[in-house]
Amino acid sequence: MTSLVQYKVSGANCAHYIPDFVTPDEETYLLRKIEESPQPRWKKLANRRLQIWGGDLAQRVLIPQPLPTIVTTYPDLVSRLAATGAFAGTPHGAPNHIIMNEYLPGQGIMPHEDGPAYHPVVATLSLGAHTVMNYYRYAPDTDGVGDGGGESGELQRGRAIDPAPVMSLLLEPRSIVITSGKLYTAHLHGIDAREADAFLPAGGERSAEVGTGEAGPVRVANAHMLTGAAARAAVRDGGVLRRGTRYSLTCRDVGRVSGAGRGLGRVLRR
Ligand SMILES: O=C(O)CCC(=O)C(=O)O
Ligand SMILES: [Fe+2]
Repeated sequence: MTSLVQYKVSGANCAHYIPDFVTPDEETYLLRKIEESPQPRWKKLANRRLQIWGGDLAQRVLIPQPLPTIVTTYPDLVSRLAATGAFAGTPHGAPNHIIMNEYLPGQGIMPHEDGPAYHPVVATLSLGAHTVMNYYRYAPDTDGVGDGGGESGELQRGRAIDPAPVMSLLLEPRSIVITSGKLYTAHLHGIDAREADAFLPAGGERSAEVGTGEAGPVRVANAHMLTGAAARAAVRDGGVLRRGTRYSLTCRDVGRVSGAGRGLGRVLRR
């Protein structure tokens, strides 16, 4: 893949959507390997399970572990991602850390930022089922203090979030969404905890409840980029897609890696 330009979501500078990034056979294989993974690999959160691949983060520094062969060898996701150019400006030119999330129908993730440990690019592979990702902005300041909270973390503490998403994307299974720049550093992203997603018909009027943050049908910014028949029909006709179990591989580059270069230093000192 030579250029990301053709995958740019129109109207969004910092979002690219690539459908069919892995083949159905690769998806089946990845799902089988994930489902076979031993219980202790899973971290259980209140409303979701996840696995961390590539090592743990301590004080924003990666204590590295090898990535599993299901992302380095077959399929060769890491090099495929590097070849998109999405990581060309990151410290290692490729992701070195992957959080793999599992969502059952009805599960989601609250609006959050991914924070400063990572270079501000994330590529997310969806497997098994679709979801709708919403992007949010912070509410304009009302306290007159400016946005001095400054330090970006999981959430800029105390800042209110505008409940109306600035953008929603339908993420099909096997697709990749890449977000970067301001969408990474100044916005939040989240997935509503729901069992089905309803869509506004293409070209239709915006219904009154859209924009209030209530759970009305959404219009997705990547409608014209979808490849699945059911997804295309749902966004064209204003239909509903029921969710299945979805796995997401969120691939990022941690700039600071503990022990990096030490091995080489030892060799050179001999
Ligand atoms: O599942 C997703 O697509 C998003 C997950 C996410 O935002 C995260 O792990 O930080
Ligand atoms: Fe995230």
